[in-house]
Amino acid sequence: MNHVIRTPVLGRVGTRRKELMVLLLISPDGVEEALDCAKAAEHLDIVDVKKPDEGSLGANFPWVIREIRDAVPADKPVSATVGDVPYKPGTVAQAALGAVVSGATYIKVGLYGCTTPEQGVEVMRGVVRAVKDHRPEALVVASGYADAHRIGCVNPLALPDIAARAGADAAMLDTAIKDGTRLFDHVPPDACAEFVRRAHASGLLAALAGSVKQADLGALTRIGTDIVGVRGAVCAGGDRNTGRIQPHLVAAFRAEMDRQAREHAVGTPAVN
Ligand SMILES: O=C[C@H](O)COP(=O)(O)O
Repeated sequence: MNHVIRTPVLGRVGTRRKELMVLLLISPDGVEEALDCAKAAEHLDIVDVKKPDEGSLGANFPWVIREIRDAVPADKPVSATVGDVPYKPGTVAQAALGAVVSGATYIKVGLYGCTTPEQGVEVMRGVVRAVKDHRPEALVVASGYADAHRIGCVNPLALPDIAARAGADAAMLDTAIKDGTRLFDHVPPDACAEFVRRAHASGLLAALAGSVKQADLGALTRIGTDIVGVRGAVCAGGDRNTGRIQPHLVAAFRAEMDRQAREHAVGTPAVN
């Protein structure tokens, strides 16, 4: 199984066998919260720029991405969401180029308006070309929604295949509707494990998010998730909308991730 290692020199991640590290991606909603992330920089791996009031993967302004890139330590990759996108490959490719030009090196696309895998592949192929023509080392993340059945978009378990066929680097799940329901309410741990298995079988990173709580970290670690994305769990009061990201909650979340990784390592036979 592939697990992620940090490669801070490159400012991105790669994969290597036998490592047991899960990367923590935190999503601030603007420059002020990104500065709070910077205070907790030692505890997180990726700063993910989004605009939550424009949707689960709402896109922020190019100048906000640039300001956040300038505000967080240089060894922390900045991710940017391109939005909960429609099935409009040209529009989305152009938006993705905007994100990478603005300094993001993870480009996340929420395939909200895609109802078939073929539509998802078409959108993601445009994104991959737009991003990699400009910055070949940038990572492209194809994101689906664990609660796809509520919004009528492509099945979550189709994401690894969509990402692989499009030449993307990672497959991700988040929740579209932030109403307190969580990733595992919609895609139970065994189905998430299948998602991760499919992603790894295609050489992709597997990222999981969706109102993830500390209590979910044991399962997320056991199934081999490479990246865990959170916002609500590290905001004051656990509220992703009214609460702000708290550096001490980021530290506590990371501590639990590390504890789970250690426990999992103890329970996993050594591989030579
Ligand atoms: O990419 C990660 C998302 O921002 C997760 O947000 P959430 O934990 O509030 O669902």
